[in-house]
Amino acid sequence: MIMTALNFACNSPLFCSSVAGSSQKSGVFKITCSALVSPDIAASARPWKVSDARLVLEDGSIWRAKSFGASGTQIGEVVFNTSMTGYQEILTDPSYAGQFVLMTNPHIGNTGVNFDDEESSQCFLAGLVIRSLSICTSNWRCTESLEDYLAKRNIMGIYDVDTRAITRRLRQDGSLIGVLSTEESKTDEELLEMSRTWDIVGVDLITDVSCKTPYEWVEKTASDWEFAEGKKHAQNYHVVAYDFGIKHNILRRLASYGCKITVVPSTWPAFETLKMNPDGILFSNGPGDPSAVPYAVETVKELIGKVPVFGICMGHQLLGQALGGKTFKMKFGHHGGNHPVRNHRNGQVEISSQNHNYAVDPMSLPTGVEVTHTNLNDGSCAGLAFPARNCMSLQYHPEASPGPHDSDPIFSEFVEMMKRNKSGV
Ligand SMILES: NC(=O)CC[C@H](N)C(=O)O
Repeated sequence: MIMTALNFACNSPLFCSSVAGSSQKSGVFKITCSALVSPDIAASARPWKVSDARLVLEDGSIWRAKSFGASGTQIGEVVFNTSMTGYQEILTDPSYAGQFVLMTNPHIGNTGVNFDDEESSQCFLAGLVIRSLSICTSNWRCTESLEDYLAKRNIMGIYDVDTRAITRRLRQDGSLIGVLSTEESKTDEELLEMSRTWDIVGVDLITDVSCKTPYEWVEKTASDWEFAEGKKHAQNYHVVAYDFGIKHNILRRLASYGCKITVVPSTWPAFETLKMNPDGILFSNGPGDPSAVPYAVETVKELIGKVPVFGICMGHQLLGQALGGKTFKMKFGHHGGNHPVRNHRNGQVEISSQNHNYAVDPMSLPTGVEVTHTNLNDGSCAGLAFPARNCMSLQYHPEASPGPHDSDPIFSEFVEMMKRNKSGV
């Protein structure tokens, strides 16, 4: 959810590394902050833990590390995320299925975790790679340490890794497959072989993260967190949301703008959706290669032109394909909370939250389809619209939680599109 001043203060690496430092050297921290420290100051022995894990990348590099959370051996694609805050939302974003997320912010774990900030009820990512694991948690909303949270969800984490060096390598060579292991019995060569025989391209990852049966979204945004002024949760519009790995905050933002939402599985037939008589359809974010899920593209094709459509991230990529365009894999993708995007409709630059490895090739789009947004870091396509058929989509996350919230008004544009369509204008 939205950051508070205290949350922000505690998420500041400067603030917390000095706090952690003083706790090690003297009793100062205990005296000033004892009320904020969770009882499970997890591993007080942690600073002296010896390396017990290896991350072996497909380029042959081996990174010695210290483990936390689950142990074992796990394979995935390594991506780096430049967000300063929001590690818990990242951990529970289903779009990270099959990936190790490496946080470039060096100090992680300081605010612990709480159940309100989850973007889904599970962690689907392959594992977490960080530089420094906070020695303690200090946030009023914290209910559990990051370490215990990951252990309970059977997710591997490693720390004391040179995350800056790995990030530079990923930027130079592109995303790499990696194998993370705490098992000493496995040789470096075996782990390297595993990394070189596994691939994430062409794999359908949405089936495993999607819901299995339709359900109504009932959670409202608590007034403390609401920032869509004057919205009364009137439920004026019925939206069917395709769950390709949907993040809860997309549903919360839609609800804030007056939508009643029915969430349906990724394989839900288009004719069943039309029987529900929706005012609009949302195609959600989701993990993996958008060209590996042709059945979902077919569903989008069958629905566009019949009901107003809004796509987010994977939903945008599926819409791009359904309109006749092509998607491609980017070198290392976009993962972070500070991507500048130009909104060509109003000329404004929005700071946005992004998480994707694939993109729509704008040159492949047919006449009539507009590129409405462009990522200013690399010029890639960040948004589409096909006004003649009431479709629009964004490659990034207008629901960003934690912020930025510059792109939130797109939800009201979707509502306006449904309103116009309903009144036959
Ligand atoms: N967040 C998302 O929906 C990710 C989209 C897609 N899986 C990609 O990596 O490009």
